[in-house]
Amino acid sequence: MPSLPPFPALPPVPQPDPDLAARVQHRLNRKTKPQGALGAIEALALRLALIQGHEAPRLHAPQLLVCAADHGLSRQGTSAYPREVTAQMVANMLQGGAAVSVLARQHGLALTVADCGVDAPPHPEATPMRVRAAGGTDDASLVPAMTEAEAQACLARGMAWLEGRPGNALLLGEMGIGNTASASLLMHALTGTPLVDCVGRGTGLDDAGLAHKRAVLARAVAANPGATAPGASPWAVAAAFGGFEILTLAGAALAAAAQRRVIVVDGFITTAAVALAEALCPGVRHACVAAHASAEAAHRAWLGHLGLAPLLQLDLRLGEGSGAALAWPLLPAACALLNEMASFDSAGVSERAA
Ligand SMILES: Cc1cc2ncn([C@H]3O[C@H](COP(=O)(O)O)[C@@H](O)[C@H]3O)c2cc1C
Ligand SMILES: O=C(O)c1cccnc1
Repeated sequence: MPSLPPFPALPPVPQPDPDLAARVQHRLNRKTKPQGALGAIEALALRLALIQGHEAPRLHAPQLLVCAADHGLSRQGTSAYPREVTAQMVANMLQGGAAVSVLARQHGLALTVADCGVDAPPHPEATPMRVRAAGGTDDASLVPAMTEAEAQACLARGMAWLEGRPGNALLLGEMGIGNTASASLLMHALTGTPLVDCVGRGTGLDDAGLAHKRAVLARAVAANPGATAPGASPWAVAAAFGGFEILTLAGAALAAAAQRRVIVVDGFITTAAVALAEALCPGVRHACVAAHASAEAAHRAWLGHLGLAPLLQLDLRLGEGSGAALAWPLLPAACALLNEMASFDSAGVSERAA
């Protein structure tokens, strides 16, 4: 294996400013509407202001990063679909025919499809971000998915990718057959939730398929005892249960949080990426907006662990960043409402009867 560059220092992540929160909440309360009547959109506007550290948040040039990679675990039949779909969907995304391609076009999101370890010859139009020349991760039911040096290299590539990118919003997406299995293992290791409760049907396993997936993942936990030991380092967890695409997204999320960019989390797998980034750099979660609660069984609980409330509930279970793209228009809407709505004073509207 070629030697990998040293890992850059983890950047400091800003924490929300309580004085700013109080000022923005007061402004929201003075808008011409019954108090709280814009519901979750008010909480979203407040969150965006806190992320940007500014009373009047504005969004521009949103970037949608779809990271793709293959998983050794998928050789154990943890997915309803075959492994080669990863590479085929990368091609489909680049041709403009995937759900995420359609939604990115519709909402003006700059789409990058990155090859972080797809088990096929590189697609000429995919952004090359592999840490291994060929193949996906190793089979985590037998050995760690990758080395800690590889895990660090993925993070570093994700961080470097964001450097110098325009805009102040990052939407996360992924493609990788078998990656719900990897995300379930990460959830178990990072939250301590019993493994069975972390595992769902992914692309649509039937009951027998789900039971098999649980058995394979129990073997993965047994094969990587260091990753679930008390006080295990996030790097050990990342290397054991991996996902080159998940770790690259974690790096991009970490850099985004440090740069006060908004992170739009998609489904279960991108939640794994931000959870790992949070484990490495506490505070990343404050830069996140959860687009939706996926139909993948454990997703809502994991968002709860991170203190994130999903904006939408549409029974999506696609990934790719499709849910992030669908939720995106709510973010500029929340900014516009905070910035442009009149107040009771400025519009001369009578207030609530005492
Ligand atoms: C055609 C197709 C397109 C997809 N786009 C996203 N995924 C989603 O399904 C995969 C995760 O589910 P599992 O762990 O069960 O394999 C990931 O690739 C995810 O992005 C797709 C899956 C398929 C089959
Ligand atoms: O929630 C997700 O992101 C998800 C769920 C099932 C399959 N692929 C992705």
